[in-house]
Amino acid sequence: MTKATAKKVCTTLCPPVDLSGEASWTDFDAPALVGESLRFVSGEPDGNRFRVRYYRDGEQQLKARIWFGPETEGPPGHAHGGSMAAVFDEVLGLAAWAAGYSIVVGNLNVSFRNLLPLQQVVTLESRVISAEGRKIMVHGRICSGETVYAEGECLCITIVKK
Ligand SMILES: CC(C)(COP(=O)(O)OP(=O)(O)OC[C@H]1O[C@@H](n2cnc3c(N)ncnc32)[C@H](O)[C@@H]1OP(=O)(O)O)[C@@H](O)C(=O)NCCC(=O)NCCS
Ligand SMILES: CCCCCCCC(=O)O
Repeated sequence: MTKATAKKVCTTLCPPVDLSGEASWTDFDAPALVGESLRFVSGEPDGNRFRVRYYRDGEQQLKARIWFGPETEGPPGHAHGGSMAAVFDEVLGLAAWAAGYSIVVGNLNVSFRNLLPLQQVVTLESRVISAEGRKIMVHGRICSGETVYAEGECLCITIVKK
């Protein structure tokens, strides 16, 4: 990509995208639960990096509709692996908070399965797998239809809330 093209990508806002959820999902208000500090991934809902909307499904598990914008680019036309890791970090950690655990992320493993094209709305499905002492295991995947782009396994450790 030329310098001129890169500048254009970074200065022109992309049009709105449809982040609506499935009919059985309910909106999830992340700042109401964890405060406004969680901005790295979800803090610019109209920006060119990530656009994210959170939901709970019928089983109360956290779901996210996510748009990977041009500023998440890694391989040409596709999302940077680190951008997907950042999304897993935020969403799987948030899933543990949404399940009632005050945590930080201790360990995160990500498997990249397919290149994720930019400017496509995908879904992050999460599930709290286990809670043993202070260790809460949350799994998730970034997918669209039958295609799985990446899978994440997140070990969360409970902390004392200050
Ligand atoms: C995670 C953290 C709170 C754990 O520290 P701690 O409170 O002193 O707790 P411990 O080190 O005793 O760990 C608690 C348990 O979790 C396990 N654990 C902690 N980190 C782990 C890791 N990365 N991988 C595997 N197990 C881990 C410990 O083995 C221990 O298990 P045990 O109870 O069976 O012995 C601390 O390492 C930390 O703050 N890390 C930074 C977190 C961070 O910045 N995350 C990103 C932002 S959310
Ligand atoms: C206060 C909510 C914390 C949710 C997990 C954030 C993960 C991280 O910062 O690495």
